[in-house]
Amino acid sequence: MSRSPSIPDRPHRDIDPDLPDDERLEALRDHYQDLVDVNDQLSEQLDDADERREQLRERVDRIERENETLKSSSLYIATVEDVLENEEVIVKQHGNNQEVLTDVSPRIVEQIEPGDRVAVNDSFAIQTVLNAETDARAQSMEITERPEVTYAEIGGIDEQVREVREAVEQPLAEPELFDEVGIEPPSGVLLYGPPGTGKTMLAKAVANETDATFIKMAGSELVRKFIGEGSRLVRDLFEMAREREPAIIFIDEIDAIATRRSESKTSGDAEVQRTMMQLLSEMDGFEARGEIRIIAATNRFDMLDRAILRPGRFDRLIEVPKPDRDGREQILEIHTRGMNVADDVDFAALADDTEGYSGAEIESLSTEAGMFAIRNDRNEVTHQDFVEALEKIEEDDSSDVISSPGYFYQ
Ligand SMILES: Nc1ncnc2c1ncn2[C@@H]1O[C@H](COP(=O)(O)OP(=O)(O)OP(=O)(O)O)[C@@H](O)[C@H]1O
Repeated sequence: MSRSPSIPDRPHRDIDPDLPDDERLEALRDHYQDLVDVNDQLSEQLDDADERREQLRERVDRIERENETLKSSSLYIATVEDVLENEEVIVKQHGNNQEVLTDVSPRIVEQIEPGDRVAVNDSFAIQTVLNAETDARAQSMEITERPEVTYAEIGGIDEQVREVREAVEQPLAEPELFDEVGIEPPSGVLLYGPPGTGKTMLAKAVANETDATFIKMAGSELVRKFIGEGSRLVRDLFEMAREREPAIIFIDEIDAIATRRSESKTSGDAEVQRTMMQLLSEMDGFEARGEIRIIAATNRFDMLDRAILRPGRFDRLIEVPKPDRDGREQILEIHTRGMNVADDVDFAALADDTEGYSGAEIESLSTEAGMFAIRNDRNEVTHQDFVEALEKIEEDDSSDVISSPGYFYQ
């Protein structure tokens, strides 16, 4: 089959009208034969063209099917670190921060620059450059394949660790226990308490222990400006979890979408309400003994809409308080494990002096003490460094009460 057949010229024959009849008849016969030949050639070309059209149609169908498969398989989000020559690109995957060198098609290479966010497939080939909207959605979630935090790094809240393990870890690790006894595990777990007490750490440690993907979204991210965006993000969140189960969904600042309804109903309130309804309907829709567990956290328990605490929703409440004296000592020890601490450091005394401190504040205290050692040209942190760090923090706090992290909860 010729791909670009040339169209035969139209036969032309000048027939002299003065020719004798028999010669003119002969010439006309020849002309007729030329026309028949051209007609045959054209029919043949038409058949070839039909055949080619059929082949092209099949190819289009195949490409369309491939395209659909590509679109339906899940893609990962990555950031372009560097664009090299030979159409090679270094990307860093979100969540696990893995850096990879990958090829990219010439069609896409012209569109990308370092810093752009892209969607990559299982073999890290860049599929698309994300536009601003998809980008915002992807960025609002933090996804970690298996967080590194372990229970051993959490101090002073042993009882809460035990309760979380029972309510979240056990249904994931030993679902048959619940089957045998014939009870449903809690649907959702709500951790409440002051900021910086280890709520996020707890959720991450469960994901680590159960080898689950940790998917975090802040409630404030769900309160979007545009109608429908919040509920769409909630749908995305659960979809992401279904794609990666076992998974722990962690919604921080749940109060942002689940505050008690105010008297005045503005359109903004209605939108927040819709987002919360979407969350509740997603929770109703999943299997309590399944592979997805949901944990939420809040510093503003008093403000919560009680509707979210009904059975089948966030029906296990765990208070995570500030650590007591022994807890503070434990946390101090945890956060100084990797530090070069002098023998004179008296953790028990420091625990006495840090009444009211959260775990996060104790962590800052340790870092601050380390800074004092560096300032004094030492590589060992002494008790005096901790004392000076404490004084500095107290001074900073008294001049900045409103922004102190514990403000709302006190
Ligand atoms: N109980 C704890 N044991 C050890 N470290 C802690 C503890 N609580 C907090 N920290 C330290 O403080 C940091 C912040 O804690 P985390 O994010 O878990 O607090 P949170 O309760 O989720 O706070 P927020 O309500 O502000 O989100 C942790 O990364 C950890 O270093």
